[in-house]
Amino acid sequence: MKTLKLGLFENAQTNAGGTATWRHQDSERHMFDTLDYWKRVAALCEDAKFDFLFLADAWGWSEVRGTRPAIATEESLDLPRLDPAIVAAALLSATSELGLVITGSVLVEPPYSFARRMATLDQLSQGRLGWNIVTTGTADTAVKAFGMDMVAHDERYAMAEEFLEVVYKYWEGAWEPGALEKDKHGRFADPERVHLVKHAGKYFRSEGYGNTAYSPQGTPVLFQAGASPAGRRVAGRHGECVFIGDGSVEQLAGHTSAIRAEAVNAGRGAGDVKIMSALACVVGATTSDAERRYQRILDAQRPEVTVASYAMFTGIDLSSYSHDTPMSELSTEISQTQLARFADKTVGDVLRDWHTHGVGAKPIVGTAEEIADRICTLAEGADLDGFLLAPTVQLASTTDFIESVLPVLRRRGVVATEYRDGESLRERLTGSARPTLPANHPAAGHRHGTEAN
Ligand SMILES: Cc1cc2nc3c(=O)[nH]c(=O)nc-3n(C[C@H](O)[C@H](OP(=O)(O)O)[C@H](O)CO)c2cc1C
Repeated sequence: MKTLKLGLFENAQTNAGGTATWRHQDSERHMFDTLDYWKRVAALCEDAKFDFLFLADAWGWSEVRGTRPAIATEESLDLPRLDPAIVAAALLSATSELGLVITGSVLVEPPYSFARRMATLDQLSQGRLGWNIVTTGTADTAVKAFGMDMVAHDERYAMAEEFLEVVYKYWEGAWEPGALEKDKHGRFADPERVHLVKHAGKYFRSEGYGNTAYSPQGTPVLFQAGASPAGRRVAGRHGECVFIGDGSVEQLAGHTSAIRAEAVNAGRGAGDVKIMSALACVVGATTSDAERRYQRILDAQRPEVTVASYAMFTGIDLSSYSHDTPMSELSTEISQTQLARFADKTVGDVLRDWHTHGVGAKPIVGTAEEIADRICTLAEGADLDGFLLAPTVQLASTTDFIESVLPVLRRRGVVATEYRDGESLRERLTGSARPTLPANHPAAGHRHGTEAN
């Protein structure tokens, strides 16, 4: 079996993924707006040799029938949150090995400023940065805050393709690697290796020199998560690591083969895309102890959050439909993953269950051995390259996993015990022989000079 990659799925806000577990006695997530919280999260991950800390993100908020429900504020379903790029920056000096993967939207800011911010983080982290490419869940509300018109779902992915082309031009084609000489007896940089970038497209125009020189990875490691058909195509063409939601072996196997097929369609190799599934688990000394712990997590939540929470991800007001309405009759221009996954359910089913797991599936509940068994079955049966641990109650869930399940996985030889395979996030995560993207990736086509391949 492959050596599994591990990341921690986090959000810079009190709740995660549509559930509201912040009231749980062990939850410390209400301290998300303190640096100390994040330093403790990062230390846990690095001490456990996790490959990366992943920060999801959105800009918008929940709205039902045009207004933001009071319960969204009472339960902090959507707001407030922090900026993941700044959280990552704050963790640079507190970490030395851990990858930092942050979610960034292609919808709400120009590629030029985004390119500088990400290259700065890759430079200062010495090549540990990843970017989760999103077209913006909560787009329907986020666009209002940015004074923009709404952009339909698939058009946002068309924008993503062009946004990627522009940032590739700045990351890979503006400053050649080695352009900087920093020679006090000579010159600081070679003007022959600095290039003017020009882009005039349907969504973006930019003409200029890169603010930042070539960073250790050139382009941050590219993550993608949207599981809609349009999202899948972007994953196949650009994604190096694709994050899929949790589910049965059969469901996950279907996702992984579809994503690998998209990569092959795009002229890449099926193995060029590493695929990681969300993993939520509740571990106990015995199966019944784990079930009791899980029940306490459910008891800490309020089912009343469901309508507001689901509307944040999809813009759909479930309360306006009769319970027997098939979910397959509904549509969304927001997160199509969070609608498609309920294709065989009714509105009543989602109203009943959503608050327990939100965007995730039912956690794996059991002893460390039982959870490790399930992890190995999923990884082998669905051709997975790793898992993104989605804690149910933070930091307790992460601590439980590290103290109980990780040792079992290590004893079975399925996860690494040390950081190895190079210095950069890309080398470690993808097995690349170099910190920069391979020649068969579309970004490489924007390089100049000797680095062009
Ligand atoms: C496991 C996981 C995590 C995701 N995390 C985010 C996120 O943090 N922010 C976001 O805007 N969109 C996230 N998405 C993508 C959304 O579902 C959605 O893509 P799609 O499902 O419609 O293709 C886009 O936001 C739409 O603009 C995630 C998708 C999955 C499957």
